[in-house]
Amino acid sequence: MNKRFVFLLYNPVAGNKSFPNHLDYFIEVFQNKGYEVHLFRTSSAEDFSNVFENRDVSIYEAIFIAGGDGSVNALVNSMIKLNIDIPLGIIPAGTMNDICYNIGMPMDIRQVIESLSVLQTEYVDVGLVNDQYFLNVCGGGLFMEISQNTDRQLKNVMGRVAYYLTGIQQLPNFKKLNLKISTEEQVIEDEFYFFIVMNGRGAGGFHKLAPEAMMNDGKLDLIAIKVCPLNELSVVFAKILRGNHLSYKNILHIQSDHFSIENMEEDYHVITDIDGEEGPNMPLNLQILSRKLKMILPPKN
Ligand SMILES: Nc1ncnc2c1ncn2[C@@H]1O[C@H](COP(=O)(O)OP(=O)(O)OP(=O)(O)O)[C@@H](O)[C@H]1O
Repeated sequence: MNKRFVFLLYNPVAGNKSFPNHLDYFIEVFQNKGYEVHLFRTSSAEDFSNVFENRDVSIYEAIFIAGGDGSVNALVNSMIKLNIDIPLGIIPAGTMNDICYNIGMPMDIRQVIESLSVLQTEYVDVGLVNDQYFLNVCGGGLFMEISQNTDRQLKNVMGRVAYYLTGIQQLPNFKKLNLKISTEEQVIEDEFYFFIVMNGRGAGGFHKLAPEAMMNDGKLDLIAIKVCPLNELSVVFAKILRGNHLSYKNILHIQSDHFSIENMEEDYHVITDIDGEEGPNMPLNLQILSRKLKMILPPKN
């Protein structure tokens, strides 16, 4: 009988660093299903692209990544750039794991491993911003600074609370963004606190940020918070938590397959973020690539 292979990359320092404790279970589950597991332990950002050098990936029936959204993003970028069309399964081993949450993955690692072993696949959309791919979100402004400035040590110890603590510290320094947002249908110029362009439904632990978004609808959802008195922001965030913010006066919500976003204030550098990692410089040209990536999703009952 021919040998069957799967490939697992894992980021040993993602989240609370506990994934290495689950390696043996992963190997057990897949070996019991007749697969030989090839392993790769990442040690730096470069590894996500170097890993495929001199490796015949065509032997793998699936590629798995255990890590946070940053690891998933790095791997998706390298797989698409190298035209690797092999099903990708994600194990939520990071701090936030928004991507796994959006696709309905359980958060218990053993359950995830069992559900991934069914190898149920579906094509999902991927976002492209300038020359970088994203699976979940691209954004700019306050919250993007938080996700990048939150210390890894703090994240590992405190998990998602660390993001919120960092956010509260930064609130008094809120910098307004003067943006020009264009789609084929409209051009809007206004002042915003931040913007996000979503492929998935939730980010930063806010699970209903883009309640209408689906990862296979061929569209991106842009959500931006317009400048308003600071006391009104608490109303905005309460609505975002409940997922009923889309039609609120201080929110701009547009669905489209293309966006361009320009920073109209030359002297100010807008920090952008894709899937929790540093994004490209403004201006941003965003588009959705419909059903670009074959993902392993939790089996439907
Ligand atoms: N062995 C390693 N040691 C240190 N850093 C690593 C290692 N392997 C990968 N990385 C780095 O980890 C980063 C990605 O972390 P990832 O997003 O997966 O986890 P996280 O930050 O804990 O989770 P989240 O994104 O959910 O907050 C990448 O920037 C990558 O360079």
